[in-house]
Amino acid sequence: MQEKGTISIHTENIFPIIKKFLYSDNEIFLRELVSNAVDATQKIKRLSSLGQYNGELGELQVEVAFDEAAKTITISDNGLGMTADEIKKYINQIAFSGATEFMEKFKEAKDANEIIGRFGLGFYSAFMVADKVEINTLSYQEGAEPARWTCDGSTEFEISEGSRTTRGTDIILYVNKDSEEFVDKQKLQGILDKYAKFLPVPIKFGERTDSVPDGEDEEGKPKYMQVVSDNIINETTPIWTKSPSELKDEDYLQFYKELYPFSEDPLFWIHLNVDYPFNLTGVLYFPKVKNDFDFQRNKIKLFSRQVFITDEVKDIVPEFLMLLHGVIDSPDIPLNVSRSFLQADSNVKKINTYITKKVADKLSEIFKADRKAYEEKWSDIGLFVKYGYVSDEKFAEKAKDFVLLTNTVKENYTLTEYKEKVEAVQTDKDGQLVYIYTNEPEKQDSFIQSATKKGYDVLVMNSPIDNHFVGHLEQKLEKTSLKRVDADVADKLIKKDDAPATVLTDEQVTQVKAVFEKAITKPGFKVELESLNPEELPVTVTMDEFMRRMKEMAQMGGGMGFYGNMPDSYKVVVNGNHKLINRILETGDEAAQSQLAKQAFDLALLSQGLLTGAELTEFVNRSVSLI
Ligand SMILES: Nc1ncnc2c1ncn2[C@@H]1O[C@H](COP(=O)(O)OP(=O)(O)OP(=O)(O)O)[C@@H](O)[C@H]1O
Repeated sequence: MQEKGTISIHTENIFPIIKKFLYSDNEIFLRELVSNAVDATQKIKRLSSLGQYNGELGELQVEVAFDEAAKTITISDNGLGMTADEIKKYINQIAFSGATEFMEKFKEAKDANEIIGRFGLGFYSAFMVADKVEINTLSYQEGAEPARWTCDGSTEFEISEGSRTTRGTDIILYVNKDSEEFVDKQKLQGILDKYAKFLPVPIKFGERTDSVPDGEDEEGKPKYMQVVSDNIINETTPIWTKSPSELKDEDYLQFYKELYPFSEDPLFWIHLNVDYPFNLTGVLYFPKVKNDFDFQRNKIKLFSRQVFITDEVKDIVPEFLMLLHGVIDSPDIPLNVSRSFLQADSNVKKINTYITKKVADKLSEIFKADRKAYEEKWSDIGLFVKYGYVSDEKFAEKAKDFVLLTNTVKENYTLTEYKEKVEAVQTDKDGQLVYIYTNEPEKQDSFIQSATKKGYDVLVMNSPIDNHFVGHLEQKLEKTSLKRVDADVADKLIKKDDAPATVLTDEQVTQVKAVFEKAITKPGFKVELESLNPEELPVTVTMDEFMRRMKEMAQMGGGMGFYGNMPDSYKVVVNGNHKLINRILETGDEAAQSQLAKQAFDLALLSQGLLTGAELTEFVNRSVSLI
């Protein structure tokens, strides 16, 4: 049997194109060939179970080997093999029906994945690294003759008699000069670890030597012996292929350790398992995260029938869950198409929705079953939940029942609970609820204390997402606004009718205001006299909530450029009812008045960490002279 022919591609020569355009990703040739080999073993198993093959199945296995001297890499399987006719059918008349279509499309393709899968070119990816490829195969069919196919990367191929005596296929790559790096143990091991670690059939790659205990020597010391065995690089039944009922917590934790050897134990996990309307299995872990937003991304691995595809799961996993870890395996995700196509794919959308729902259900379940455990995890999961709450409507709908608000004394409340807690005290004269929060409890301590003294509760909002979270709460909660604790003096944070009456006459107000305006020369500070509780500080420096938020948005590039360009402006609230004001009025001496005003102002700045440099020195000197 000897035959020559032309591979039916209607273009001159496709291989230079494959090589040129797919260069960056060329390691995937191994993924493609090993997957084909695995498929071949799965097919024979199936034929056997259907009674269409009655021979011995044997131990199904795939082997990857290399020969440094000959510069070859061989992928062998004991799958179903091919007859010469099948080679002609499956290999020569390349699976992609329209080579013309390919020629048009490859121009837009950005990476090898896109071309290879889309056009059924898996086998041909071999030519990314090889000058010549040989197939040596024997079909399972009774009376089949072994066949050999060779092709040197032109459109010419040759079929002759093969040499295999047992069922299966060897694919031999004669590696080209530019790709010799692949004929290397470390390199191949690395690629196999990446793509083939969880394939369903054992993949052998060379041998391994282990030291195993072998009794004791004459002196009673333990003896070891060297045992050589096949080096099987994969785990054929990773946990996501099993049923949750077969698994214990330890199994999930151990698998996590295997995937992320240097990470702390995860908080909890979700086992995904659906087969309708799409097929998806997987395990998602909630890692311990605090503030490292980007650092933890791209930790979810995407598989298709246990073949690793990518760790870029954007679009498949909702944005706010990108911080999760774990694996997703779905044959229904179109893995080899461009991003824009992926976004529009209806399966991808359904998968996205499903994952969101599963995560919300899990959180709700833990919350209901064990509130205490949930609260303990809140500092880690709060970030996800809030992120989801602000970015995903469907999730927010469920999360409204288990998103927690934490106050300065570390109590946690659900949204409903919190409303009930503060409603009586923190409703203003117009019936608007006012939630008070701090983003820097240390720095805003004096404000927090003043607010607490008035019976107000102060929430802590100091995670990176809280800026958005605060905005969203205001949108979602009825008749509720949020104010940062330093947005105003405590008496004015929540406008009530019972403001203390002023003890000063109009004339005195003008007089005191003039003293302060003269004493405070710092730009951007505007003096205002207010009648506050005599217990409150004589002077408080505040920044308006609205103004501050606009500036913060401008800083984050939120399009509030106008506010961003405005200088910082603060309000200097002078408490007209404080006894210091009496002293100022009683002192006729202008210098003494100015000194008192300055001192009170500096104290206000000091309590907010706004007093620095020369101003701080001046304050210290003045204080010394006063004592
Ligand atoms: N090791 C093998 N044993 C038996 N048949 C094989 C083997 N490798 C390839 N084939 C046959 O050649 C065909 C073409 O393989 P190729 O990898 O190009 O495309 P595919 O596997 O159909 O699609 P994909 O692009 O997803 O890999 C396969 O469908 C299969 O019938």
